[in-house]
Amino acid sequence: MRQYLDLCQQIVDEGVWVENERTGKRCLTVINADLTYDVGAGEFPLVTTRKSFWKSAIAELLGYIRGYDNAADFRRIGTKTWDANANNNEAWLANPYRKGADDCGFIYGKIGRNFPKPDGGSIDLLRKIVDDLSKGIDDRGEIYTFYHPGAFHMGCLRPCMYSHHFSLLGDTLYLNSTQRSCDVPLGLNFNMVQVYFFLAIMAQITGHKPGKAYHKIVNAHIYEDQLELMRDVQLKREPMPLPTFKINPDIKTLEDLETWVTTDDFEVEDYQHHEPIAYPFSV
Ligand SMILES: Nc1nc(=O)c2c([nH]1)NC[C@@H]1CN(c3ccc(C(=O)N[C@@H](CCC(=O)O)C(=O)O)cc3)CN21
Ligand SMILES: O=c1ccn([C@H]2C[C@H](O)[C@@H](COP(=O)(O)O)O2)c(=O)[nH]1
Repeated sequence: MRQYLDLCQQIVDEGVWVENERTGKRCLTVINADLTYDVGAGEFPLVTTRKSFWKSAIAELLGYIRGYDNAADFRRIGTKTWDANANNNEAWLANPYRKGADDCGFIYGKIGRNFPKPDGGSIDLLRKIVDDLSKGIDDRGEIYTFYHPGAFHMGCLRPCMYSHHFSLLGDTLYLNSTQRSCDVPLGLNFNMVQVYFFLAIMAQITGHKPGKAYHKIVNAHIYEDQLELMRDVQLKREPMPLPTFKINPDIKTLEDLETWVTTDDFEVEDYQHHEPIAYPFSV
């Protein structure tokens, strides 16, 4: 939590204004941030200086695990986060690859679970990682990536947190996640939860202890219409003690995550937080 607030303060103090053509807004920007979450020690990085809708963040990652490409599927498991990008962005609405209402196109898990091979067919990257880790194998390339520049024109948004690299040291599992672009007030609030959750759930279904998760962010920004709320409201609040995160122990396989698991299989206990803040969202 301190790391998050320090990054927010650093952007306010040292950020540089950058014009963003896609959204038509300016962003106060810093380059490079490294956050670490000790998942083994149960340090769940939930923001306390405003109410965080953590179930929505878990639902989004569950959708990336399942390979969803439709905002209606994301809504059914508990998050509306893809509604705007699927249905309110002019460039995507005019894109011939868009298959109709709620279609997001070739994004995130849809890419990672069906990564196209240049010689035909595709690879399910997550299945391979789960199979390897379950057998105690780390081939130094256990990477769930969504980054495919040759397919950017077929999706509503390029992936932001685009790579999750798992590593085994003995029976402890580690994760390095990389994010190219980060909306710190809105996106990071969710992305921290997702990185923690991804390591915790992968450790559980592959039979290992979770270690640390390392979260690298390249371009970290605050949009111009979010700055006042961040500087004058959220950063004026004192953080509260961190809550704890619990996962249903009956979740044992990738198939469980793909079929019956819902956000009710996860619990946050002792979540103390300040009032919600409604940050503007840029499509
Ligand atoms: N500009 C932008 N920022 C993002 O963070 C972002 C995108 N676009 N596009 C793709 C996804 C969608 N994400 C989103 C979308 C909406 C919220 C959001 O509105 N959050 C509110 C309410 C959440 C809720 O009620 O479920 C919040 O207060 O956190 C957060 C992340 C993250 N990503
Ligand atoms: O998980 C996510 C997804 C998206 N974002 C933010 C980062 C940017 O503000 C926008 C994407 O815009 P680009 O022009 O494609 O960089 O969405 C996030 O923070 N976390």
